[in-house]
Amino acid sequence: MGGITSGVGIRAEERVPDRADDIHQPHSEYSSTVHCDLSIMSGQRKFFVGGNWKMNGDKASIDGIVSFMKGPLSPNTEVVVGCPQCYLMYTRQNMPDNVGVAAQNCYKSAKGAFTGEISPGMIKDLGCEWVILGHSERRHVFNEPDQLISEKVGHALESGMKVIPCIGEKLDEREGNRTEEVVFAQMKALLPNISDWSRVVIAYEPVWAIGTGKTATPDQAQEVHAKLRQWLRKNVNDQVADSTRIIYGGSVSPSNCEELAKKGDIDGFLVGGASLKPDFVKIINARG
Ligand SMILES: O=C[C@H](O)COP(=O)(O)O
Repeated sequence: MGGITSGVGIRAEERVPDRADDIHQPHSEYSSTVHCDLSIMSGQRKFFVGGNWKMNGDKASIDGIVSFMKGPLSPNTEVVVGCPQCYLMYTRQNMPDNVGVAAQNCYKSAKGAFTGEISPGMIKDLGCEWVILGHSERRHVFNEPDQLISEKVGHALESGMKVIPCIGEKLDEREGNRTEEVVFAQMKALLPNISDWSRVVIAYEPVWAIGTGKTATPDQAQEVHAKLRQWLRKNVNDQVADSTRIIYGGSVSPSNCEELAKKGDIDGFLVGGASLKPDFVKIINARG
């Protein structure tokens, strides 16, 4: 298997096979504004868009987000917002029912002497189903290692939650042609603790693209997503490879989302800054 290219001169990407039922799937009213390459879209995976508010917001600004999240949102997209822990209940109580709510972190145990931490059970108790784990800011600002992230993922799944584990390479790793090695190692660390792939959405977020305005090009993102799907096929099975959503994060915006969404292995987005603004709805509706 060849390495992932570091920058310009991306070689031809490996695509999932064409599917006749993809071409003939019904279109919503949103489809008229989005020109997708249907020949490479998978009909098996529902488009997924998460908004990660990070450490932003207060009750007043959440009220504003709730207003624009009334949409209309494409029924073809699963939508989740990740809010600060202290606003989980407020957000769940106010957000429309068709929008899931995620915590941005949780611990690997159900309870105990872990000051400052929260458990998956507590998140569920507030009516929230999702948790984002291993975000690059957890990995690189708070020094969370692969093993801890994997254990958190395992415990969250055992607790019945749906999980968005995040992976991605740093700039020096991409420039050193180590992208594939890094993301595969992150996936390998997760694997022993993933008991139910149907409740997992993998977020590929190159660290160099997060909050920088430097989005991976659609070809760069597609190339890594296709490699990750191949990795799932080899290390898990065909069913998991075909059905697991792999979403892209890193400076996704209303202006680049439609081109990214045309790629066959990009099953949605994890959006930071742009999820705080009304145009987030355009990103949610990027594939129609
Ligand atoms: O979780 C989201 C990512 O960190 C992307 O953030 P960003 O869209 O602000 O670049």
